[in-house]
Amino acid sequence: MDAKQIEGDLALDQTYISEAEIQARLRELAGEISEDYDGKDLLLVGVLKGAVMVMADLARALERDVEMDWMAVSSYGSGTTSSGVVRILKDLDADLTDRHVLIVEDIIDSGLTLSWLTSNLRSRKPASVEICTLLRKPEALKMAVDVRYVGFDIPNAFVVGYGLDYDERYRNLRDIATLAPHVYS
Ligand SMILES: O=P(O)(O)OC[C@H]1O[C@H](OP(=O)(O)OP(=O)(O)O)[C@H](O)[C@@H]1O
Ligand code: HPA
Ligand SMILES: [Mg+2]
Repeated sequence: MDAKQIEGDLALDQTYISEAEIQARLRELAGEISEDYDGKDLLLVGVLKGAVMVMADLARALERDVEMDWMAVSSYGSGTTSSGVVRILKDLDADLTDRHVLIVEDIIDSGLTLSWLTSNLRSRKPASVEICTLLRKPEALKMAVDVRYVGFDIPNAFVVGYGLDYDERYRNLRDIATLAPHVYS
């Protein structure tokens, strides 16, 4: 689904980051990651469900073999603000001992999910834990999160598309769009 197919959907404001911009940036990040992890094994940990698209495209942009595993945590439910309570809905299959772990995320908003998740994964004795996120909202941060790879810093507006949902909708939009404020204010 692309932005044209949802033109007229009053819940969406405008395309904010196009499919082409997303793909170009992911290729750049993949280049950096390939270089930084040269000679090391690499385990990508995707955070369900939002990171599915980023994981699929980033992993395929890497010119090397990687392992992929998934974790499901939830802090948002159906609203547009974080509840602050993080729950594990599905844990990893992989044992992280001595592994180089790269968490792949769609967005860091308040930072609560990722700050909780990195300390959880670090307690499993990995060789390293770093974060790659497509989007980050610097103005919304409530918890400092040390992020190695950031696609785009964006202002503090609710965005959907490319995996990001509002009440489970719009994840299959190929671009990233802003949600019209009347929908949630
Ligand atoms: O920095 P934070 O304020 O913690 O927000 C970021 C998190 O919120 C979203 O997940 P959500 O809980 O909505 O689950 P989903 O990926 O299934 O949509 C997003 O995918 C991040 O994981
Ligand atoms: O802006 C957002 N959009 C969708 N999901 C999110 N989860 C945290 N922030 C966002
Ligand atoms: Mg969500």
